[in-house]
Amino acid sequence: MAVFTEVPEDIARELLARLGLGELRELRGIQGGIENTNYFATTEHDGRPSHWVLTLFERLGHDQLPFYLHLMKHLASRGIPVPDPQADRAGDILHTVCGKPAAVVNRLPGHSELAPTAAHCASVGEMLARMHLAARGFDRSQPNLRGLAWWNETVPVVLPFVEPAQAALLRAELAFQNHVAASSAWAALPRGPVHADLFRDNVMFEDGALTGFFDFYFAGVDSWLFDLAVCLNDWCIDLASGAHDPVRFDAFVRAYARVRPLASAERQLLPAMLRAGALRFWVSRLWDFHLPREAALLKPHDPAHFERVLRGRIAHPVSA
Ligand SMILES: Nc1ncnc2c1ncn2[C@@H]1O[C@H](COP(=O)(O)OP(=O)(O)OP(=O)(O)O)[C@@H](O)[C@H]1O
Ligand SMILES: N[C@@H](CCO)C(=O)O
Repeated sequence: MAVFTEVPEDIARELLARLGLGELRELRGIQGGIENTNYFATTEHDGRPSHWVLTLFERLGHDQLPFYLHLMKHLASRGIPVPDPQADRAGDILHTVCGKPAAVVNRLPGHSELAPTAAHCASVGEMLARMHLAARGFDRSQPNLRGLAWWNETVPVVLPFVEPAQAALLRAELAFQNHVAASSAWAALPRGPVHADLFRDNVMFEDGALTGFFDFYFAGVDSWLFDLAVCLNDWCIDLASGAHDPVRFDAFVRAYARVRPLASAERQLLPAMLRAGALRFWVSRLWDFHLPREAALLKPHDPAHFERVLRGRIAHPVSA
């Protein structure tokens, strides 16, 4: 369940009115999600209903949130279908509700496509490239807080909890990724703000058409190739085995590259970056599983899934 903080209706009504979004007609807690409190809100404005999502941030604070919310606003203003944080009269998009940082964004229509076809993958690939290009002029910067520095910090913390063969793989892969990060090809990778967590459950479709990306709360500045690799590791594999799916993979990469052709350093490093993407989520899932923070809020995902994906990408490297 994902209402960790109950929001009284009169508090939500006052906020939505203050943002100029109309009169609250319905407020309903959202069951999905494990990080934040989310409500769907419907308001009526000039006789017409509009649909919003009210989020109370349970983990993130005022330090990191402006980067995520302003990035969403920047992308939305450039025609990328992402939730657009709503401002008050003073222009603020980060609010406070029940003592927690909060935002109100437009509700994207549709639903997640948890069994994507090649056509869905092509739509996500195309929009991912458009999003990377649209984020170029964004004037705030925050590193990917789940990037290489975090893996170096966190791998030693999770090692005591895993089997010897897993510990050997974690150490070897971390050494490999540090080696890659010292290469001239890595330094040549184009960078910018990236989503960094664009899994199947963070994209909406309606009648087969992509209606938006959401959940930007792991976004940060990193290589565009890392973002692509994170997507390919989720959208273009068989979830049960972790095996690469060449048809969905080709559809995703071709659609991405039609909008933004891959540089030669990116083609060269894609196999290594697919391993990096798998390592990132194996480590974070191990960390959530063995060292739960605020345990009541977290239902950790299965770490073994990304161990399988990593072993698969090492045994069978995939190129674009
Ligand atoms: N802007 C939006 N438009 C439509 N639905 C949304 C929007 N934001 C969130 N949702 C719905 O709320 C659910 C929970 O949101 P989200 O995935 O962001 O949860 P979370 O707890 O913040 O993060 P996590 O995915 O890490 O568990 C989503 O699965 C989606 O159904
Ligand atoms: N996408 C992440 C969860 C955090 O959003 C995972 O599958 O581990």
